[in-house]
Amino acid sequence: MPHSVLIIDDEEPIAWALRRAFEREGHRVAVAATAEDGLAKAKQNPPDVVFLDVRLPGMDGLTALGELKKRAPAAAVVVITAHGNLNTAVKAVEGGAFDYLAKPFELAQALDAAKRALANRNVGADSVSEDSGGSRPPLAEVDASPDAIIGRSPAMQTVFKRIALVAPTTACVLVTGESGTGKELVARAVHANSPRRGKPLLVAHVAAYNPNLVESELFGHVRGAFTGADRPRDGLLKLADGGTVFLDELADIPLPVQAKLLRVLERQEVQPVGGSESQQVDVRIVSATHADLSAAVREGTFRHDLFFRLNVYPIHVPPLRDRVDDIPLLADYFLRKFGVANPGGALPADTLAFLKARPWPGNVRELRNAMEHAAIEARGGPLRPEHFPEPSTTSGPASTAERLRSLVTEWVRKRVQAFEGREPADLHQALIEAVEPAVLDEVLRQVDGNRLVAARWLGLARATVRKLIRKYHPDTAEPEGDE
Ligand SMILES: Nc1ncnc2c1ncn2[C@@H]1O[C@H](COP(=O)(O)OP(=O)(O)OP(=O)(O)O)[C@@H](O)[C@H]1O
Repeated sequence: MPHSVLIIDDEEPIAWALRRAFEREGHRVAVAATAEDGLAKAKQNPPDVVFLDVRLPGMDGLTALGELKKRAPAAAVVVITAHGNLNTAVKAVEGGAFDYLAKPFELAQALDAAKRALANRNVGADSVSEDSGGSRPPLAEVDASPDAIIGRSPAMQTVFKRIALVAPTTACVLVTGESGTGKELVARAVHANSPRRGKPLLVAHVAAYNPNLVESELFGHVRGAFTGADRPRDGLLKLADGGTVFLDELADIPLPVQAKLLRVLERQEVQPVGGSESQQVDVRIVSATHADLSAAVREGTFRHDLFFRLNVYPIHVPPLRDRVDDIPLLADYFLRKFGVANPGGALPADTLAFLKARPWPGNVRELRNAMEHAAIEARGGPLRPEHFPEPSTTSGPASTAERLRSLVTEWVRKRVQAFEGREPADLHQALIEAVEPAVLDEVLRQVDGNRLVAARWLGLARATVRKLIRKYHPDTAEPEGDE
């Protein structure tokens, strides 16, 4: 069915491409290069869908959004922007925009947005925004806050849009992404842009807690619940009543605690350790993980029912390598944050090229630390590539051993949890069987399958190597004469 589409954008090539795409789909299209002209056209001919650019000569797009909603209340508005930040996305959602597209976008994305908009007309901002708009207190200028999320790349625009859409609701959010990508900042932004912003946001760094005390940290305890509990104490979930709890490193939550957490989500009540009575709480949970939680669910170390409860609305924060265009902006931001006078204003072009080309395994956190390091080395002069530390590495011999040890510790903890209070059995044998194939296979690979040499490298008898190969690779043919 043909619909009427209004495009308000002063960038001719974009308006032209959109017009052509929608006309091909059989829709009626009107184009305006200013908000004022767009509003007049909307009044004359109320559109079904409007594509509205934010940056326009004269009245800006976000102001026009409010006017449009008055003049053509049934129209679904898709806001488009090239340099939006979180504030733009939040304002677009608050103003009742149906969707938010970051330039440059593919035409297919625009067509898809229009299709969804038409299907959802009169539904409101989006299916996730339960109670957006209305009489909410004004927002702080997000970029000026210490928790500003810097970035203009399309990848970050998607993050902003998702924060803006979910913030006004009470939905649980799961933030995923590598370490140092800014997951905690995203969690803070969800809270700061939600109606709960006047209430506490409490952070539970689960990995840092003593495993025996995680439960009491989250749920509190009654007097005498355990040795040393000489006074009753509220847990984080109670202390954050009315607000938000940020659960960092979700994958580290022990299984028995996961069961209790599920109850909080299902019944909105907490039961302190050692207590028999439950207390009502109203908390929103935003959690984060850099681990593959679906794999943890498959392995049985994370409850699938809890995973689905917490993952109502996922936000993935991309690694810095997928948004290198944000590096100059971030570098500049950190220098200003550290109060470093940057002689000559912008960073030298060769330094910027160097920063964009080198790896950042520790993501934004590593960039932040590197900027601080370089500013000290440059001693007030321009920052040059030689002032920056080497990229962080986890492949040195010492750190590999350290990583292995900590992985083994994690492995043992999870195995023990999987026994859910029963006495674990055969842990040593299970560990050997988990690692032995890796040792065997890599040595065999390096010696081109020569079992005699492999036995020497491994410090094992040849017959033992043969036995191990049979055990882990029962389908491998025995080489001739190897009996
Ligand atoms: N887009 C960004 N803009 C400004 N600062 C950022 C951004 N992303 C990350 N940072 C900064 O980088 C550091 C790491 O961010 P954060 O702690 O949010 O990462 P994380 O993903 O939660 O890390 P981890 O998984 O290790 O806990 C913080 O100092 C944060 O302020």
